[in-house]
Amino acid sequence: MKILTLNCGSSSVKYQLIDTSTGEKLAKGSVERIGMAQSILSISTSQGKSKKITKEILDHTMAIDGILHLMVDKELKVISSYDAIDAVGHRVVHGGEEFKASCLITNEVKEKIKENFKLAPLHNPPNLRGIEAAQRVLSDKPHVAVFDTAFHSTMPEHSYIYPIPYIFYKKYKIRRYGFHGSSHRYVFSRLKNFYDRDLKELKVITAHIGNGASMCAIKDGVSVDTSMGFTPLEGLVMGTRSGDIDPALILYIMELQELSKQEADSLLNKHSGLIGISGISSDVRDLEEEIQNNSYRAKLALDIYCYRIKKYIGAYAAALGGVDALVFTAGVGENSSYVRQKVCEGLEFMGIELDHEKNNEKSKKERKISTDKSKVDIFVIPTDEEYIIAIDTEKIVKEKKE
Ligand SMILES: Nc1ncnc2c1ncn2[C@@H]1O[C@H](COP(=O)(O)OP(=O)(O)O)[C@@H](O)[C@H]1O
Ligand SMILES: CC(=O)OP(=O)(O)O
Ligand SMILES: [Mg+2]
Repeated sequence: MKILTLNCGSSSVKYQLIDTSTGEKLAKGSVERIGMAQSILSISTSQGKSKKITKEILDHTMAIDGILHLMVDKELKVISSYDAIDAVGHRVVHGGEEFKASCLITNEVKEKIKENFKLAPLHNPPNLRGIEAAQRVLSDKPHVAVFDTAFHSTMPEHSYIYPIPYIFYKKYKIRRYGFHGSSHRYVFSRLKNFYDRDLKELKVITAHIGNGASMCAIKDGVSVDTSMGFTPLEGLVMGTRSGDIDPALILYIMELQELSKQEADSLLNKHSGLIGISGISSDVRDLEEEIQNNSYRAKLALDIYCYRIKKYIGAYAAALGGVDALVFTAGVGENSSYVRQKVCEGLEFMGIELDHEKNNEKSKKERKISTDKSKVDIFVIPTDEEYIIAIDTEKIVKEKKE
């Protein structure tokens, strides 16, 4: 099947066209700066062709129209007509408690995604806007929702209930949900390439460290804990998000600086984390460069960033009762040997031993980077959330046909 995957953000759409029979990515790209001057539409194809167009793209419908136009472009030759697309798979960040797995998008499903706007105000509204825009253009195709939260629906109560009055859970569904589920699920599934054993026998910690970052503890093949919570703000230090802090700080700072709710939200989500500490950048690449130039604040930012990841490894080792495998993924996890080394440093007592030569190897492949005698196997596994979206979409479309 040829599946179009869409990851719609507030001002961007990331997309791929995947042939699920071969796993080949026939085309991929993005639309950025939707609704702003000089929107950028880009595509690269499996045939090695690419195009970048700058033009006005006012909304998600225009963006998806633009993507489809490029796919039937005579020079790029991705597909000859829209008929070649069998279904569309959408990333939806918050599925709340209702969605424990991917599902076909009906009007009822859209209503539920809307109900979850209040749980994920930054993510769900653009996700739904993307679904409606795609349904307008590809009205005769099945559309499937794949939720970031679904993989974590297996967490036990003691992982997901907050220690605040229980009524807030019962009445308002305030609890920990966890995100990046498609990524944690994907990298865990790839361990099949490294073990002869059933993966359900393994205790695994996965670290998805990109712009947004989260960790997951996996036992018996399912998520038992994860570092993001009610929203994608909890847990690790991120590019622009604070992660875990004393909640009393928010009230204190709001009063101190007379901040509105919106300003406080923006402070924690957009101006904290690496950019907040360093004052330089949210991008790990920039900070690594500045460390070479002896920047104290860049070093401090990455020290705090890595220390938090290390603490979660310790916490999850305790939660799992041991660790067999530690997996690094996403932009930073896949590319920064500096971060991986800083995170693993000092964890030899737990049987975590990095092979420095392997860690420093520049490679885009999935690989083991621990020493042969390390008790815990350490891996770098490039993530592929789109692949999960595509296979779930195919499965649901096939089931519907039967
Ligand atoms: N070669 C690299 N070295 C260090 N960090 C990198 C490298 N390449 C990418 N990154 C980091 O990865 C981050 C983006 O990760 P990614 O998973 O693509 O994020 P998202 O999907 O959340 O936008 C960048 O902000 C950057 O810090
Ligand atoms: C849920 C989340 O944080 O997603 P992203 O990493 O794409 O921002
Ligand atoms: Mg991401």
